[in-house]
Amino acid sequence: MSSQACVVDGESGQDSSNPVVIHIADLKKKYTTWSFRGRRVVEALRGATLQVRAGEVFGLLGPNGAGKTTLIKILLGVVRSSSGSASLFGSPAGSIAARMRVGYLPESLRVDRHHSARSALRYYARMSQMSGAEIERRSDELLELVGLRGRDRELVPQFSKGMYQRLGLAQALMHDPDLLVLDEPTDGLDPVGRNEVRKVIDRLRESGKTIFLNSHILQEVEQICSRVAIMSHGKIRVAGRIDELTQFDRCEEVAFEVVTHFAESSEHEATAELTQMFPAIKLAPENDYHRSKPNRVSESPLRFTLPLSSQAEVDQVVDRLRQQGVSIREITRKRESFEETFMREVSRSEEST
Ligand SMILES: Nc1ncnc2c1ncn2[C@@H]1O[C@H](COP(=O)(O)OP(=O)(O)OP(=O)(O)O)[C@@H](O)[C@H]1O
Repeated sequence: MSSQACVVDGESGQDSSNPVVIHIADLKKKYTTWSFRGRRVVEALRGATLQVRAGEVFGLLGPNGAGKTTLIKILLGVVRSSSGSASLFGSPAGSIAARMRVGYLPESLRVDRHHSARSALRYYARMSQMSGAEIERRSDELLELVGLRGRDRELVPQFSKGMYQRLGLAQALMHDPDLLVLDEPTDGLDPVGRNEVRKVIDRLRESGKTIFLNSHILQEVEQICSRVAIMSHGKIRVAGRIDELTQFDRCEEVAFEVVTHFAESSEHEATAELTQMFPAIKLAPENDYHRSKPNRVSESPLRFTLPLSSQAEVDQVVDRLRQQGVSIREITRKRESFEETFMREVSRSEEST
């Protein structure tokens, strides 16, 4: 099974019983810039398609210039698309109905130096026309949620980056949005700060919010997100759960550890026999007599890998080994790391553009 087959529509791995929150179809955006060299058109989005459902923590990943920020700006109604469609909760992205249900944490939130956490929240809340009593009640709730309750009167210049980011999360949540869009929420934080932000995101997920985040940090996304999309050159290349993307069932390489009982065979003979059975075999260096001296003791295991593309092929190999009286000690499917998946998809998209 190819990774493309399971994931390019951006709907794989979803719980389809949950309502669609973000719907993006064939979204395109061209920027036109002018310089002394004349007019230049940049295709930031070239037909991005994606769907995110309620309750997901969705991670958008991609190299610099992939189009992630443009996509987020279109979702927030800050930038207009050139063609295609983008909607939130069924309303066009940028409409008042859509905006009221979204909270946004920008990559570099700026809070004036004279603010404390509490006064900053009051300031942001006034923009959403909440009453004074409502603002105080909501501030208490959110300061508790983000772990700033006891430090709400300190001025923000005394805040660590992690505290600052948690204050940013609180301001994004002030009007109790159903969807939170977070731009690089843990960028520049130390491990403690990251962990604190991650905990808040976990609490938000548990409370049923949908979270859409954009990040460069693969490890972070792996830990936080229920689904991810890899974007490159203005398109969503793959989307799905990480275990789908890392091709668990594709079994590209399967490692075997076996003990052969070929009559009185030396290691040399045993490996020659296996090589004859499976010409594509890759012997472990310690068993490869071209590379190392044979050290066979009849019961010592031999290790090798085979390129196999389905469970049926694995089964066939097992059957053939068993027919030859080979005892199978261990079979391990090689699973791609998420980083390898990311690099593969990005380089594949580079080849095709
Ligand atoms: N306002 C703009 N005018 C012209 N070109 C733009 C504008 N904004 C973005 N671009 C170009 O569009 C492409 C996509 O940019 P975008 O910022 O959306 O990517 P990104 O994935 O967010 O990148 P990064 O991770 O570096 O922030 C890039 O080639 C960028 O130079």
